[in-house]
Amino acid sequence: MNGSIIDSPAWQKLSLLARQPYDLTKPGALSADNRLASFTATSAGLRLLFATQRVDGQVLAALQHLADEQNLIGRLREMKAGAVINRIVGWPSENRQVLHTSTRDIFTDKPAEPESASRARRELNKLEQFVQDVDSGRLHGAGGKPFRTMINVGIGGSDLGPRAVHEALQAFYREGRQVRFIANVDPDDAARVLASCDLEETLVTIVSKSGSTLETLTNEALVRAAFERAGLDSSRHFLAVTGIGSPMEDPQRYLRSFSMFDSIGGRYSTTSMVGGVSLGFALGMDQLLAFLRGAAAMDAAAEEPDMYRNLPLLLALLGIWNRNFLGYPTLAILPYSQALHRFPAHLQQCDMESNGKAITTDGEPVNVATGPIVWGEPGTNGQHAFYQLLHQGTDIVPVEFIGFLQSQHQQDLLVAGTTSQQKLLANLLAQAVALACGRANDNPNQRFAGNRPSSILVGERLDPYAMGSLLSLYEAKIVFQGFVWRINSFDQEGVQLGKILATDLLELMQGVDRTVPSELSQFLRELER
Ligand SMILES: O=P(O)(O)OC[C@H]1O[C@](O)(CO)[C@@H](O)[C@@H]1O
Repeated sequence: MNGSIIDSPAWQKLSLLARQPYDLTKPGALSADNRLASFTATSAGLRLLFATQRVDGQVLAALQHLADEQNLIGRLREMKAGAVINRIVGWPSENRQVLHTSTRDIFTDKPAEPESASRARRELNKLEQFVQDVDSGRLHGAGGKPFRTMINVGIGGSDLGPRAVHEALQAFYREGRQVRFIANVDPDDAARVLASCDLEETLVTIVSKSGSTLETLTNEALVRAAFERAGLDSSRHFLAVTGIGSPMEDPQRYLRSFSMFDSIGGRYSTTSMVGGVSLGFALGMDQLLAFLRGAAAMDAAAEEPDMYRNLPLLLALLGIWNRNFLGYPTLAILPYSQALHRFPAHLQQCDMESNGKAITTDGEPVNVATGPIVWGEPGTNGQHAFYQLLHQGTDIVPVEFIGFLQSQHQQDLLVAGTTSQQKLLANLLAQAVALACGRANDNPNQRFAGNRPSSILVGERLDPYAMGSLLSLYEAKIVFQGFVWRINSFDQEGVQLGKILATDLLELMQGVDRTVPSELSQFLRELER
């Protein structure tokens, strides 16, 4: 793209409008002009209520103008069709396609990128066969027991997304199945999980796109050792999910292997075999397909040019308004759903590893703020922890609330006249209104300034379809924001330096003659003193 984003007419207009953002604290601000009813949009079973954002009709029109002017939909379509957009022009970079959407572009005869979609179908067919073999008992543990537990060993994108989705969908697990996760190289993580599993009935899925991640390989060795100690042949219990040509492509060591591809980034890989293997095992293929259908439905919505029909675009644009025009550096994602308790952690990686960038795709320094710091915890727990700062702290933190009308388990009770689910939703709404409108008081300590923006995402019930839709919503939101900021949202060079230094230090610890920065060796001596 030519020129700087800040010179674009829509950006200029938004800068002017930001001088006087909508005042949510004035009397009747939320109900004026039918605001609560008209500032909503729906896509793929999810609804966004955004009357509590500091926007008015003019700002929304300018945001839509920004999307059109920057051709965000056209660029998303190019991405889905296989354009090589993971690159920095003129510099060595990954130079890859970005095709995570093709992992669910499997319900149509005309996928956006047919080759990638047919690879996804092939892997799903392999998985279906595997799940059948486990269910029928054709595959069983080395000691003869049926498999009931799966341990997922991976880290970052090979852990966070799948773990968040598993936590979210445990209510839909098949009877007798459980999935556990080991990620940290802290040996206590593995010890705790291993102690809770009967290894004779346990499958272990090693997930690593590169097949060379230190934490994952270390944990693989640790878990294999536990199997050997128990007298079990680990190759009859271990599965691999890895990239083509990775060091883990070794059928001798694994019962079955599944592939992931260069064009799918780790943090966008939950709907590939990275999440698919454990989800298929725990939920069964029908529910896994429902999850993929939800993601596919939101992928389709993400191609709608009108932001009122395109939740990812709308959420992305509201985020741009808060980040770039109102100047807020962080974003809290607060699900009012205990099942989503790991979802903010997944979004932390997905968003911050994607958009924590300071150069454009042309290799030039950016001249606007890029990805916000993303964090969050479920409500209502968070209300009793950090909401004080949200309401009365010196920093303003935009919030994305997530809630559902029905509970997953439908086990609820009237206590003091209301159900728990009603209490949950009442709290969510109350927080959004309190943050927006604030409250005047003569006592300064009991004064709430208000004008603290939020959006509310609502679904009917958190089921596999809704989870797929939610996951895809955030993936596309992050991609749209990266397009606006003109950065490459698909590489992660920033995590390399720390890895290299840690590897150097480990060699030094083994007595290898290694030249490391002097600060590092001094630090090590200090630690060991
Ligand atoms: O799947 P792998 O190759 O083991 O990588 C795990 C994670 O490590 C990272 O490269 C960052 O360290 C992530 O991008 C990735 O999700």
